[in-house]
Amino acid sequence: MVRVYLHEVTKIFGKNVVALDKVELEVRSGEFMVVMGPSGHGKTTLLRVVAGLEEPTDGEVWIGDTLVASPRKGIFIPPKDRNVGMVFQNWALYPHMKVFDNIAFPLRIKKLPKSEIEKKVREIAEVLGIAETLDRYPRQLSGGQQQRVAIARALVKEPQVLLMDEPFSNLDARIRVTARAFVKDIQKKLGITTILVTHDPADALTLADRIAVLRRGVIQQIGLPSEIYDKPVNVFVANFIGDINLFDGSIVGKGNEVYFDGGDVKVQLPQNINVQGNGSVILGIRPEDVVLSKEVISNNNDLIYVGKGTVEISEFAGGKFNVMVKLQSTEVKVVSSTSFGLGEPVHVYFNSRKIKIFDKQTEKLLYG
Ligand SMILES: Nc1ncnc2c1ncn2[C@@H]1O[C@H](COP(=O)(O)OP(=O)(O)OP(=O)(O)O)[C@@H](O)[C@H]1O
Repeated sequence: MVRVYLHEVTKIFGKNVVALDKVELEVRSGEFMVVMGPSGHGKTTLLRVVAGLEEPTDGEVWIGDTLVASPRKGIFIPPKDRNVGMVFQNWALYPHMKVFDNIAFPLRIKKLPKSEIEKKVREIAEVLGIAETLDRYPRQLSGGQQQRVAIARALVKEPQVLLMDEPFSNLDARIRVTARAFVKDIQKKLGITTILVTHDPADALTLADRIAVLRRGVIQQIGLPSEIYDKPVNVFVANFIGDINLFDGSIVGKGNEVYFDGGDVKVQLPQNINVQGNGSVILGIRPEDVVLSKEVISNNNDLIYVGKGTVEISEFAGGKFNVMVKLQSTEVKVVSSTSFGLGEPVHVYFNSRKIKIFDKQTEKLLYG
């Protein structure tokens, strides 16, 4: 297997649409890298640059030890010579071809002997559990099966790198869970270096060895799923990877008495935080890190008291409850393991180990 390395890759469309801005990304050999970001922020462009479907404006793209694109050095290796398999967002199956012929297509282009094509197609169809569909047309398959055909077609030529563009977006929520598990399993079984792009945090958190977060063509953070979730470098990443309560306020006090003061939400902080400018910050706390209690909790050092609120909404969400608590004029989202009645008064606590403080101006993580 090979590593994929993008070195300061920039892609500008037309005069000034900067789709990728000095992207520095190393995908290790055999790694499952998930690149996530909102729609239109450069994810597809990044994949197309690796596949060779798009030429970068600047920078270098390496696949293994081969420099496959470098405008400065006048190097551009076309897609067919890159040994890369790609699964497109809409799967792009040929509707008039049976499954067998869809999968065989890349091998026919390579002009492999008929017997070899037959063998390879049957082998990969077996691995992906679609051997019994080879005689059917794509329209005669379920969404999940169609996706497997698209993956089989990408894998049949034994590429060194697998690229997947939002491969689950055409599947309904229930099938998506199975499809994710399947993709992860295949990737690990084959040990193929993989880049998958998605706007769905659930894809990223469940599939990735590491996640890269892209915003307006700029990589914000690269890290383990747990790092991205627990130690997001800025408000954008924190917000994008999962639900989070964000409160505007400032840091007040000093020594052992440092507080975040956000008006309705005032909490003592475990340590002094170095804030620039006028001390304006944003406090972030994920809903599962807020604790509600009917009684005062006095025996837990990790919990910081925030105040007394009232339950506004409490929804059962299968094994947990999504609760909204009103703290004077502020609302706090909570994921709770117990249910609360509407209008019920509750004491609100934050888990001090999970509090994040961001600089208001730069939105960068200061503490957390
Ligand atoms: N061929 C093109 N010509 C001009 N602009 C383009 C072209 N392809 C992409 N862009 C622009 O580049 C930016 C990044 O697009 P890209 O498709 O990479 O985003 P994305 O994150 O994959 O979005 P989505 O999730 O909607 O597919 C967008 O502003 C888009 O309009």
